[in-house]
Amino acid sequence: MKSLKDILYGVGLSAVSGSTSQSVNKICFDSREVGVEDVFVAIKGVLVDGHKFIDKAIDAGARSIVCETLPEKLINGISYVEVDNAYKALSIMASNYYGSPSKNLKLVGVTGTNGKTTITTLLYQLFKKAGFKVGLLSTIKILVDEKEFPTTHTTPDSLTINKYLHLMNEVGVEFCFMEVSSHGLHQKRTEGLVFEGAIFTNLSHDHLDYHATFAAYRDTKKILFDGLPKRAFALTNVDDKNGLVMMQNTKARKVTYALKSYADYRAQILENQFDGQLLKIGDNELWSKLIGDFNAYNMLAIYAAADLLGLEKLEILRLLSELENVAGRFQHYRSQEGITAIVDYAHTPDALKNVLETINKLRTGNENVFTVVGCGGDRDKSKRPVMGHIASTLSNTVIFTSDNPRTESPSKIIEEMEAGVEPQNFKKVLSIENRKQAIKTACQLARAKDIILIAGKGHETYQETNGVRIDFDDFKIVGEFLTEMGK
Ligand SMILES: CC(=O)N[C@H]1[C@@H](OP(=O)(O)OP(=O)(O)OC[C@H]2O[C@@H](n3ccc(=O)[nH]c3=O)[C@H](O)[C@@H]2O)O[C@H](CO)[C@@H](O)[C@@H]1O[C@H](C)C(=O)N[C@@H](C)C(=O)N[C@H](CCC(=O)O)C(=O)O
Ligand SMILES: Nc1ncnc2c1ncn2[C@@H]1O[C@H](COP(=O)(O)OP(=O)(O)OP(=O)(O)O)[C@@H](O)[C@H]1O
Ligand SMILES: N[C@H](CCC[C@H](N)C(=O)O)C(=O)O
Ligand SMILES: [Mg+2]
Repeated sequence: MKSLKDILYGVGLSAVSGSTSQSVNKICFDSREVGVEDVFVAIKGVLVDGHKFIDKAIDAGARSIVCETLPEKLINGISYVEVDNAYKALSIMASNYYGSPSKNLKLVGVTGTNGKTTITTLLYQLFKKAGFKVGLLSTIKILVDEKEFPTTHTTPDSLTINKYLHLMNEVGVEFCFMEVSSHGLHQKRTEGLVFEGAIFTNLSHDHLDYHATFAAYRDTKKILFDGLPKRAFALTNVDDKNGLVMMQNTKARKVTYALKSYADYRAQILENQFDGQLLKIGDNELWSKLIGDFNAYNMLAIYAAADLLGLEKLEILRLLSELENVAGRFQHYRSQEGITAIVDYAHTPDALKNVLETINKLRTGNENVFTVVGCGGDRDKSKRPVMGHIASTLSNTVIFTSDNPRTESPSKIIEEMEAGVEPQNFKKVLSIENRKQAIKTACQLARAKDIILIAGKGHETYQETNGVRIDFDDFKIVGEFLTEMGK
C-alpha cells in the first residue's frame, strides 16, 4: 500500500496536520465513493463545495484529507493537508498513485473547438495501421489498444485519465492520443501529464456559459501549450487567428500547419466530391475519404503529427488515404432514390456553417437541403440564435427540434433558435419538438437526390431529458424512415 507522502510527491503543501506516513488505499474526490483508508480530496465544484463532505468522507473511512481550507475542528488520527488548488493536487496525486503512466508512453493532446475527436480517432487508426499498440481518450470512447471502454466526458477527470494510461502501460501501448477540452484544462484534469506533443485545431464560439468571455476560453486552451516540456512539439493551425496565440509562452518546438498561410506543413484541396477529396500535401497527392475544407485541416494536422512522431512520410500518406470517417462525423447514407442523409456532430455555429457550406459546394443541380437541428439544454445559450441563423440561411428547409434538452424546456430552446432567423427565411422554417418526428418530416419532404442533414448529436445513441436517457440514434432512425417510405 502507498503512503500519503508518496502520493503527495510534487504537490505544493501550504499546511499539514497529522502524519503523512498514513497509508492510503485509494484516492477519492466524491465522498459517496470513499472506503476505508482512502484519501479524500475536497474540491470546490461548480454546483457544490466538496469541503462540505469532509465529515462524511471521514465517517466512510477516509484517514487523510486534502483540501483548500482546513476544517475548524481537526480530528485526532486524521491527516489533513492544505493545498492551493485541489484540482491540481488531485491530478498530481493521481499520476503518482498510478506510477506516472504518461511518462511511459508518447502522449499527444489535441485541443480546439472542433476537430478533436476526428484528429485523435484518426491518429489512433493511423498508428494502429502502422503496427503500433495505441491508446485513445476521446468523446466517443476510450481505447486501451483494442480494448474498448465507455466514457462520460471528452476529457475525463484526472483519476480516470491516469487509470487508463496505467492500463495502457500494462499492455505496452506506445502512443496515446487524447482530447483536451477547455473544461478539462480549467479543472486541471490534465495537470502533471507529460505530453510528447500538442495540437491546436481552431477556436470559435462554444462554452461561453462556462468561460465568462471568449478571451478566457482562448486563454484556457493555451494552458495546454504553456505546460509542454522543451522536447515536445506544439503544432498549431496558423490559418486560425488564434493559432499563434497558443504558441506565445510555450517552451516546446513550435510547428505550424495551414492551407492558406505560410506554414511548415501545407496542403491544398485539388478536388472535392461526396465520396472523397484529392489533397496535395507537400509534393504528394492523396485521396482522402473525408471531405470538406475542415477535414483537409484535420488530415494535414494528422500528417504533421505523425511526421513529428517519427513515421515515414510516404507511409503516412498511404495510411491517410485508408482512413475512414469517424462515427457521427459527416456519416452519410444514400437511399434507393438517391436521397443523401448526413449525420454530423455539428453542435457549434462554426461546425454547422462548415458542414452546410461543404454540402452546398457539392450540390450539382437543384437538390434541396433539409436541415434537422437542435441545441443542447444546460449549455451555452448564446449559440442558439447563431445556429438558427446559420441553419436557416444555408438550407432550403430547416426543422428546428430538440437535441438533449437536459433540464431545460425544449420549446424554449427552439424559440431561442428561431430568434436568429431573418424575416426573409421565416418561410423556410418548421419547428417540431419531437426529434424522431422532425427526422420523419424531413424524410417525407425530401425528393429524389435531395440532401438531409441531421446535425448536433452525431455518434450519440441516446437523448437526455431531465436526467433520463432514452435510446436514440439519428443515423439508424433516418435510414429506417427512408427505407420504410420506399424512397
Ligand atoms: C461543469 C463541469 O464540468 N462539471 C464537472 C465537475 O462537476 P462539479 O464541479 O459540478 O462538481 P460538484 O457537483 O459541484 O461537486 C464538487 C465536488 O463535491 C463532490 N461531492 C459532491 C456531492 C457529494 O455528496 N459528495 C461529494 O464529495 C463532487 O464529487 C465534486 O468533487 O466535476 C465533475 C467530476 O470531475 C464532472 O463530472 C462534472 O462534469 C459535468 C457532469 C459535465 O457535464 N461536464 C461537461 C460540461 C464537460 O466537462 N464537458 C467537457 C467539454 C466537452 C466539449 O469540449 O465539448 C468534457 O471534457 O467532457
Ligand atoms: N477541423 C475542423 N474545423 C471545423 N469544424 C470541424 C473540424 N473538424 C470537424 N468539424 C466539425 O465539428 C464537428 C465536431 O467534430 P469533432 O467531434 O471532431 O470535434 P470535437 O472538437 O471533438 O468536439 P467536442 O468538443 O464536442 O468533443 C464535426 O461533426 C464537424 O461538423
Ligand atoms: N461536448 C459537448 C457536446 C454537445 C453535444 C450536443 N448534442 C449536446 O448535447 O449539447 C458538450 O457537452 O457541450
Ligand atoms: Mg470531441
